[in-house]
Amino acid sequence: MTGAAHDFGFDHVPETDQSFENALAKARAGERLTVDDGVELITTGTDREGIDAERKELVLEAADRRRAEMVGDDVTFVANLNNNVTTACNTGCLFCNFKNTAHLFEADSDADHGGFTKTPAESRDIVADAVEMGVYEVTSVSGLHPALVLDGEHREILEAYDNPAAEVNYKPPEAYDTDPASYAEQLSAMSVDGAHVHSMTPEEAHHAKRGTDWSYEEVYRRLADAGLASAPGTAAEILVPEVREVICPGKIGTDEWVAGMEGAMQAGLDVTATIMYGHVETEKHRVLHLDVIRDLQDRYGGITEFVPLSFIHQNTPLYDRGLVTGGASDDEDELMVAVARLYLDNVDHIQSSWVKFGNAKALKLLNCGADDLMGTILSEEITKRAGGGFGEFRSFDDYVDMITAIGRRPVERSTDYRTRRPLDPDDGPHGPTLGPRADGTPLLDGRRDPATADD
Ligand SMILES: C[S@@+](CC[C@H](N)C(=O)[O-])C[C@H]1O[C@@H](n2cnc3c(N)ncnc32)[C@H](O)[C@@H]1O
Ligand SMILES: Nc1c(NC[C@H](O)[C@H](O)[C@H](O)CO)[nH]c(=O)[nH]c1=O
Ligand SMILES: N[C@@H](Cc1ccc(O)cc1)C(=O)O
Ligand code: SF4
Repeated sequence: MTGAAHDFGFDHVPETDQSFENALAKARAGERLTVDDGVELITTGTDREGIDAERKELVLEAADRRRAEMVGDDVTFVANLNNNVTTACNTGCLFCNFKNTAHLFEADSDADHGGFTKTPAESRDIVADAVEMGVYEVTSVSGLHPALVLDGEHREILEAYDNPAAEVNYKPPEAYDTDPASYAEQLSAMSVDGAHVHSMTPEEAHHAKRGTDWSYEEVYRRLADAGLASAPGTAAEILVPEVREVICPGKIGTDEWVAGMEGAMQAGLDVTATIMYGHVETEKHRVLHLDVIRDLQDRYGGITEFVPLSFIHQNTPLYDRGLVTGGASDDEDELMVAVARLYLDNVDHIQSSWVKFGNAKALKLLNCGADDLMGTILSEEITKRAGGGFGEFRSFDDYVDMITAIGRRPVERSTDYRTRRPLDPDDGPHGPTLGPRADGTPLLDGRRDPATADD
């Protein structure tokens, strides 16, 4: 178990008929693992209490070797920014401190909530500045603002309900201080100057189809037409119902999350997949989650990377209410990454998220099965608001220094990993070259100073 402070009476507990040795032998031989195999590896054996240090090293070693066989020694990263549109959200997930209750954003509220809503024009300016600096991708994940709709047709459908606020979580933009407009308008604004827009989690897609009978495929097709290029597989958390009931009872269920991802892939989009672990779940839940992802990838093949997101606990309701005492330990983070690499034999890339782990651990995880070191992001709100303290930006020179320090080759990648550019450590200073306006100038080097720019 992790920092869980209670016995939640879960059905899924880490007990198996498999042995650690058998599971390790299968992992080393590259055989497909069962859930029981995964549980043995991630617990370093259910025959012993706690983590066994020697066995852990064997699991990490097997994962590191598998990583080298599958994708080689390069470490990739992307020149990106985060541009989240709004923090207004009534879903109430207990692990999240990104959101603010939506009524605080209403025009007649004078509450000081510290959150934000951006208009499409503001989003466009933020992304345009970053593209001008050489950024390739914008990652955008947002709260489920009641005024946000897919497009004009969606707004008409929602407005035709007798009581849209109660029936379909819709309130008109006039009710709010700032109008977020529609997803289509936001995506179109963010695709400015050829930026790759990575946005619309299955939870957001669900919000973008509420009150209609549209399929996820149809929704993602409309979003793609508006400028969406790929979708983040967050909102996954732990894809096991008994855990979702505790940490995010207001969120879509496991089957709906899978349906959302399928719809995105049917619409021709690449997606990522994530796990948010280290709270109330057991090791068995983590492996069951990996099984859902592997099965989805077997059927559709569009998952470009898997991102283990270690729970940041400090400012969250789960911690405040005493449901957890902390997040995952270092051992648990290492084993999560390693078992993800070994279990997901059909997903090429495992991301080590420096914003969740910090530099030292993020680098260590590149020797435990991970091969990607996220992106430059420029700003960050989810982890920061939850109490994480690892900063909001890494420059290309930071990346080159860190990756060469562990004896690996730094490679700038596109979001889909299909385009890559190795960086020569001896030929600095380094900057992005893949973005539509990138020419190798270091990021934030003042090619265009956002503070003084007037257009
Ligand atoms: C904040 S939501 C925004 C997008 C959208 N509202 C949704 O839920 O899909 C994006 C993801 O951030 C992650 N997240 C939120 N709070 C976190 C925390 N305290 N620690 C780690 N990850 C967190 C969760 O995995 C969540 O699905
Ligand atoms: N933006 C954050 C990421 N991932 C960033 C990448 O943009 C993305 O995964 C990729 O480019 C798609 O292939 N990961 C985090 O943990 N936190 C972020 O804020
Ligand atoms: N922004 C998310 C993480 C994320 C976004 C996009 C991805 O494809 C993967 C992960 C967070 O910080 O929690
Ligand atoms: S995780 Fe997403 S849906 Fe849940 S409260 Fe936070 S912003 Fe809202």
